Amino acid sequence: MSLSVAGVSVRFGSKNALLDVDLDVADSEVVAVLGPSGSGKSTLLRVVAGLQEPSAGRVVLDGADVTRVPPHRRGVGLMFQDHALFPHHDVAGNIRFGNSRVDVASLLELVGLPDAGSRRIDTLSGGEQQRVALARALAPSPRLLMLDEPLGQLDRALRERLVVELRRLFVRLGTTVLAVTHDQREAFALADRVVVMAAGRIAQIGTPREVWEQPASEFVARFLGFANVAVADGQAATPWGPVPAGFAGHSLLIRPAGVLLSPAAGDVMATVDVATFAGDRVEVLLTIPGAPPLEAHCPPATAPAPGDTVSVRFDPPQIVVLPRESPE
Ligand SMILES: Nc1ncnc2c1ncn2[C@@H]1O[C@H](COP(=O)(O)OP(=O)(O)OP(=O)(O)O)[C@@H](O)[C@H]1O
Repeated sequence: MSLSVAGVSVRFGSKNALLDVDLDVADSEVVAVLGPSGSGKSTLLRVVAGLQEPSAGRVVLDGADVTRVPPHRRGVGLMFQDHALFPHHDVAGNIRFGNSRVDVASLLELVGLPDAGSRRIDTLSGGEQQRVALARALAPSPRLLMLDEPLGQLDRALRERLVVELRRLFVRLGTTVLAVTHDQREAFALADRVVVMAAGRIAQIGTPREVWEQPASEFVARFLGFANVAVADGQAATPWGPVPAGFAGHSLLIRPAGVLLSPAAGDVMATVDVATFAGDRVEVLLTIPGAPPLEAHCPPATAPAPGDTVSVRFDPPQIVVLPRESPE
């Protein structure tokens, strides 16, 4: 099922939870909505599901305007963060709830819990409950499935495993998916495209790689966790030292892997504040007098230690020019 959200706004009193949002999702596409708390992710999902009436705009499913169609007639499935399972009922009863004619056994097979039908919900682990909730959301065979923080409460290892399984499942079923998450790794692993929201608007839409490689704004770069964001002045000077002349006057993201450190003296000297081992790299936080902290990623074999003094230079291919923020 294809989805088109056109010019959707939602107002709560004087506040815009969504403002003029346009989003097109193709049939069988998996789209993840990312953004800080309060940016409007859940509101967008609720509008598509029909649980929240928009103040303006339209929701179109497979070419039909459903803006005024009640939720149960939209043919969409919803899975919420808190699972909303009945703890004292068994797994099969939960999946059958509201879907009396479904094939519980094949749904349980699908989510990898083939023998769990007679178990009580409150005897299942968090990850198992998540799978039951997914089986229940899939029970009516929705052509558009909406997930609100589908793996929200699980530990990281389980999430990383489940997200791969989810992606495989959606590809196999050909379900169109709109998923809300605040975890960018989850969004990147799950989705064909990601939508980054900021204060009720869409800040960027693109494939995970596009968004990662070319954030559309300083906001998106910072949201993705990049701290080395600054403007180079007319002489191509940043708070952390010079960059090549071609970057003069631009807002820049300097990727941490492009911050090159050397024990030899250089034009810009920094002190290592923190060095965190992260497996294939060491994440280093540097202090340069008068500048905000600078982040560097170093190969473990050559990484400096806290208290070391190092010289800093930048690898030009790792410098990204950020478009200017559009004025409000
Ligand atoms: N029923 C409501 N009444 C008033 N304000 C609301 C209502 N629902 C949401 N809001 C406000 O609208 C904004 C967007 O909320 P929304 O729940 O969509 O954000 P979110 O991005 O999903 O946040 P989170 O990640 O914290 O769940 C917030 O400022 C929120 O306080």
